[in-house]
Order: sequence, then C-alpha cells, then structure tokens
Amino acid sequence: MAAAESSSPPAAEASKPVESTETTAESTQAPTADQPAAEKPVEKPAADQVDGAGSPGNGNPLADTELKVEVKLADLQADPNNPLFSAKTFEELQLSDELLKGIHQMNFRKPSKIQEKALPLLLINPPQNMIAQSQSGTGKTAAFSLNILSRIDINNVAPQALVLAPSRELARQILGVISHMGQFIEGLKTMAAVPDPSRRGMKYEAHVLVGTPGTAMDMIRRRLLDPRSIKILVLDEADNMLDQGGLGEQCTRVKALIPGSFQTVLFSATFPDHVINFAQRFAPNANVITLAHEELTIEGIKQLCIDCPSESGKYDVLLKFYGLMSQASSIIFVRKKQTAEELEARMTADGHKVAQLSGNLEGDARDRVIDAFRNGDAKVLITTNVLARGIDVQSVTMVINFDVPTMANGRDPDPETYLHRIGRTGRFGRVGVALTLIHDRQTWEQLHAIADYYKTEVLPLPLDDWDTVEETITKVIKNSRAGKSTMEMTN
Ligand SMILES: Nc1ncnc2c1ncn2[C@@H]1O[C@H](COP(=O)(O)OP(=O)(O)OP(=O)(O)O)[C@@H](O)[C@H]1O
Repeated sequence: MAAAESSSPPAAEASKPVESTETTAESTQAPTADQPAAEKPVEKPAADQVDGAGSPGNGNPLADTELKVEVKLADLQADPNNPLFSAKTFEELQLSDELLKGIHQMNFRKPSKIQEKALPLLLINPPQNMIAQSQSGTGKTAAFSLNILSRIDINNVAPQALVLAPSRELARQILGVISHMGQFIEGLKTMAAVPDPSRRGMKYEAHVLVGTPGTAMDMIRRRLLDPRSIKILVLDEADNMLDQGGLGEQCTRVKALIPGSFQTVLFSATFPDHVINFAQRFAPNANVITLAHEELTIEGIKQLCIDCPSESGKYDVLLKFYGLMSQASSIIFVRKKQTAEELEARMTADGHKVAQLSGNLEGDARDRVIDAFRNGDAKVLITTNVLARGIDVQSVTMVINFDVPTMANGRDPDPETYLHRIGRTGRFGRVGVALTLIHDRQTWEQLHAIADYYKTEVLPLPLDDWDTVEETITKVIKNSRAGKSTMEMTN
C-alpha cells in the first residue's frame, strides 16, 4: 500500500500548473531597494471588523478590541451576511433523529449557510450531483457527511460512500467527523483507506470509506475494496483533487472503476477557473453553489505581513514571533520539505519546541505528529502545503507563511494555497492571525497579487517597532473568539 501512495505525493506537494493571476497595475507601489514595503497596507482599507481585530484603538476605549469581542457565535449565525448564517434549524433539514443526536453531541446549534443550502439539494431523490464552494472553516465536512449518513443502508455492510481527500491527515480527520456524527446509527462502520502496512491484504468492509486517491485506486484494483455498492463519491478539496498536474488523473481513474450510477459531490473553498470546467464534466448536471473571489476571505482572520531584511534574515524575524506562536497553537508553512526539516532542526537547536510534518515522514510518524498537534502536546507545527487544506484544529490562532505560496515555478503567486493555508485559523467564527514573511520586491509583488485577487487587506507590521507588532497580534490571539473549542464557542 505504501508503495502505491508514495508514487503519488500528496496533492499539495505535487506540482501545480502555472496559472495566471489577475494582477493589476498596483505593482507600481512595489518597494524599491531603499523604500521598504511595510509602510502601507497591501490592499484596500480595512473592512468592518466585527471581531475587533482591526486597527488599534488609538487610546479610545470604545474602539478597543477588548470591548468589541463579545460577539458570540450565535450573533454571527444570526447575521444574514455572515457565511455561518442560516434561517433554518438542523431539525428543519430532514435529518434522522440519530443524526440530530450526533449533531447535538458535537455542540452544533445551528447550520451554517453552506450546510443549509447544500443539504436539501444533496438529499433530493433521485440523487443529484453537486459542486459546492464555501469559505474555509464554514462546515463543509458536515454538509457532505450528513448526506452520506442519511443515505446509508445500514443492513448492507459494503462500501456505499467513498470520500477522497488530498492528504492522509485530512482523510483521517473526515473519518473522525463521520464516525462522531454517526455515533448513534447502530451498526455503522467506517474505515480509512490510507496507506497502512498493518492492513495489508485485508478487505475494506464498512459502509463509509475515507481515503486518499492513490490508496483507494490500489485497493479497488486489488479487489480489497468492492466498488459495486458505492452510491456516493465525494471529493473534498475538489479543485486540488481534480488538478491535472496533481491528483486529477488518479481521481478520474477511481471514478471510472465505480460501476453503475452514483452521486458525485465536489466540495472546496476554492474553484479556480481552470478547474471548474473539468469539475462540471466530472460531476455532470450538478447543482452548483459558487462564490466570487472577493467573498472568500474570512473577516476573523487578521492578515498581516512583515518585510524581512533578506531571505536569510527571515529566520531571525520568525524567532521573534515564537513567544506569540506558542501561546496557543500555530502553523508555520514553508514551500519545501527540506526547508521544513531545516527549520525544525534550527529552531530545536535554538531551544524552541517545534514539531514538523512533511511528505518525507512515514505514515505512522505523520499520525503521531498531527495527533500531538491536535491534542496540544505540540503547539508550533512546521509543515508544507501537505497540511494547507482542510485541517481543522480549533486552537490554531496563528498561521505563518514563512514562504509566500507560489506555483511550482516558484515565481507566480498561488492565491488558492494562500487562502487554504490562512484558513487553518479563524475556523467557524473564531479569530486568528495570518502572517506572511516577505523579503524582497518579488515576494512583495506576489503577496500583493494575492491580496488583489481577493480584494482584501494585508496589513504590514513595522519590524522596527516590536511593541506595535506584539500589540496588534496579541489583540487577536487573546480575543475571546480565538482558539476556542466548539463547546466554548456555542455556550
Ligand atoms: N453548524 C455548526 N455549528 C458549530 N460548529 C460547526 C458547525 N459546522 C461545523 N462546525 C465546526 O466548524 C469547524 C470547521 O468545519 P469544517 O472543517 O467542516 O470546515 P470546512 O468548510 O470543511 O473548511 P476547509 O475549507 O478548511 O476544509 C469544525 O471544527 C466543525 O466542527
């Protein structure tokens, strides 16, 4: 199993096709050698900041963050302009009593917009395909999981739903959500289809399977996974999964191995133009829910950048943030596996406690690292794009882009990866900081192009004024909506 998977690196680390971005003429604001970038916001003036994570209050107590933070999740879910809003309750969404109990156990009080919109369409009979987009951390997993769990015939212990995700960690996470949500469905069996040497030669006998496409393909071909009863195929992070340069080929093959008719469901926070046409061929006649680029950023994520003296100088700047990073949980994203390893070695040698996860680690070592990060044993995680998508760790209050996300050529900015990376914080109404390190004109322009694409603001921090830096970040990470559990958020 491991062999099949290792021939296909996790999608996020696979090369992506070069794509043009909608960069506009504002690159005239790029810094010159003697005029640093960090003087004006990378983009627009700040939008309304309900979480109080906006600009400092200038001594005005009414404008001070601490007084504005008492916005509860319930308030956000009552605001029609918020992606967490819904007019309906879960009870009105035609779900079984077992599922309502499961949802209640998970402390979900009300559906989010995507859950409210997608579920009725997913549950229509005869089943219809779906392509659905919603901002990071808005509960897409629950939307497709509730459909799966509503459609399972519990008397037939054969794979009826196959969910594919781009990384082992995400597949395991989704499996956890489905199992948790379906805990009151008697007899429900779920299983992971990720590389696992201890399962060599064993058949996959469960109602729901969640895996990575390489392993799923391998298991079907070896007749360990019988696809004949599959009636739902879900691709999470679908734009990544259908990317022609990455996992697209494997997903197409898996789909071709499933006989008969089945419901194809594609979910992601991003559907760039070059993927959406293919997605529509992959899921024909689908109901489509999409968003414009400018709707994609989450207001609870405070986007910041800092202009470092040089590429090698980024390390010293990073170290200055360690104290803030380790207050709750943080993720440092780098471009290459090698950088992840080097950074881990260097930070450890400098006396800092960090964990590292990249495609170079074996499966069980990866499981240990992500589990330690989830349960708070490891607070600062260095990783590559392998964990950029989908990973849901509610305690994450800071994301650091040590390297600006770029396409495989290292030159063109990668707005989708940026959005997914920063979306590891600020989940479901929480707030968090996303800090990007830039160090020259090129990285400044890359970040500028990304901000421009989303029509969002990335606020520069003054490297020479640490008090301001600390104050800006502390205001967010000490916010009452930072890094909280769902129970704390809902009660
Ligand atoms: N209705 C709800 N009420 C409260 N919390 C919820 C609800 N739905 C989902 N959540 C929580 O919100 C968080 C984010 O959900 P999820 O991981 O499904 O987001 P996502 O939209 O798939 O994000 P991404 O685009 O990053 O994959 C999870 O911790 C989940 O438990």
